[in-house]
Amino acid sequence: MLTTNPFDDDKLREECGVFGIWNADAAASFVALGLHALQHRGQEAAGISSMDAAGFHSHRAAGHVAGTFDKDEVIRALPGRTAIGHVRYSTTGSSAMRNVQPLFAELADGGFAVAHNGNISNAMKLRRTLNRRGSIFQSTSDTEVIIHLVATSHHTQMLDRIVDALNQVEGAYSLLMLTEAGLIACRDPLGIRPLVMGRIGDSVIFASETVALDVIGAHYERDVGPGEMVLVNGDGVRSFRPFVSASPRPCIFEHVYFSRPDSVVDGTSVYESRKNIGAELARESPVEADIVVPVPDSGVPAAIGFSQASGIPFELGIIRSHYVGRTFIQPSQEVRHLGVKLKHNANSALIRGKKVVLIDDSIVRGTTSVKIVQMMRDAGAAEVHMRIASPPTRHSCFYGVDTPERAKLLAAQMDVAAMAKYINADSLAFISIDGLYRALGDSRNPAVPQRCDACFTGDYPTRLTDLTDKEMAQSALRVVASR
Ligand SMILES: O=P(O)(O)OC[C@H]1O[C@H](OP(=O)(O)OP(=O)(O)O)[C@H](O)[C@@H]1O
Ligand SMILES: NC(=O)CC[C@H](N)C(=O)O
Ligand code: SF4
Ligand SMILES: [Mg+2]
Repeated sequence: MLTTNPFDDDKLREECGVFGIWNADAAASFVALGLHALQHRGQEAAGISSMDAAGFHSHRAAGHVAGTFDKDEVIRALPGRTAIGHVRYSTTGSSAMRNVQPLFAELADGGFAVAHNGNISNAMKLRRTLNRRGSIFQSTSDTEVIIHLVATSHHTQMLDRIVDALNQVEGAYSLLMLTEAGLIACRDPLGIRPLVMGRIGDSVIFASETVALDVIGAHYERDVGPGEMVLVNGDGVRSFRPFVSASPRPCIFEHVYFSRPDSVVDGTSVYESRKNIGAELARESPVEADIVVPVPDSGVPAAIGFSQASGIPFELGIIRSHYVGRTFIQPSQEVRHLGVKLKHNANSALIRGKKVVLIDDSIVRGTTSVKIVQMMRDAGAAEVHMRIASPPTRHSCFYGVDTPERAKLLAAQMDVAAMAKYINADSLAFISIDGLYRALGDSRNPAVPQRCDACFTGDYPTRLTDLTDKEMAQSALRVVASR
């Protein structure tokens, strides 16, 4: 089969990061630094495309940014004052080299390089139509659909062609596109995935997170707004709002887990958000304990908030090795189990005889919680309670985060009491969805939630055409089978 269906892929990877710069000496070296700061968003592969008077130059490779883009000869082969880059976790299409971004094509009006964070929820349907019309795909990535839609658009101007293409696409996209018309940044009408704009001197920068601006000493100017397209070229910076406007639905999970705590997402410090979530969790689900212990790394800020609100001392009861990647994103169940053991170790001298409240940001498959609770018991904890800084993850993401299919999500299989038993905790509680919004300074509007929270609520903000198609196919099969 040509296309990997994201909906029956049980690998839990993560998302992607994009970085682009206009008008800088050795633009590619800035992109390499920016991508390095976004490495947590995607560790499968990285790529940079640059543009100079001679044309487009690209280098893409599997693995981390350092290791590929730390070599002078690689950066020297990417000349030009403008460049875009990408770190990838695949959500549609395998991790094969042909799917590594930026994707590039020579279109009728010149080169076109694109870097995409997000996922197109009607990519397979569009692809089938494009295939029938004669498009020949080079990859199995959803992102390539955008290239073919731009290539086959009847409009004459590049911006119009891109708008025409994106009007046919549903789902999530924060895009950077390098074209002869200039550097173009665009965020889907709901602003599901983040995208910010910054400056350093006369250079304009776009990045998934503000941390990538910090790392090169650039200052944050503003978010690229939901549904906004920004064109940067020799004429300056121009902003367009070409899409039908909609109520924004930025991803709430960016605050819970994905973004780095030193980033500012949707105008809010992620560190502050996480501390507030921890404090709200302590108010909603208090527990009598001697120490608050974070599950490192991403549980740390929420645990600080929990400790401050409850008055229970914060202690580092689990030490993590920094030489192991995120378990959330390892490709097989065996590696994930091994990863958890390699990654965390109990600080036994501290834990022995204590009533411990563990704080983590989320439970996905439950792999981490099972191991960590057992680790606390083996270290002699008197009681082990677990508090989770997000509601139960009951639904899959179709917007650029590779969560497993529903059947593999622990919270989709059992209720909280059964989960507590499964992970062998003395008690388990999750923050409520309203509590999560409160911690972020909002009150959830159930009619039109202010954010995408679909993995907790099942309230998806767009159509999920490819999923619906699949369900239809399955139900047709069932009918055939029952005859
Ligand atoms: O229930 P599970 O399937 O185990 O997944 C959930 C865990 O995965 C993530 O951590 P991860 O170890 O990936 O990364 P982190 O170091 O950034 O917390 C998350 O923070 C939870 O701890
Ligand atoms: N996680 C992402 O944002 C992935 C982008 C794109 N859907 C891909 O699979 O390459
Ligand atoms: S489904 Fe969850 S992870 Fe995906 S965009 Fe929505 S809130 Fe974010
Ligand atoms: Mg974790």
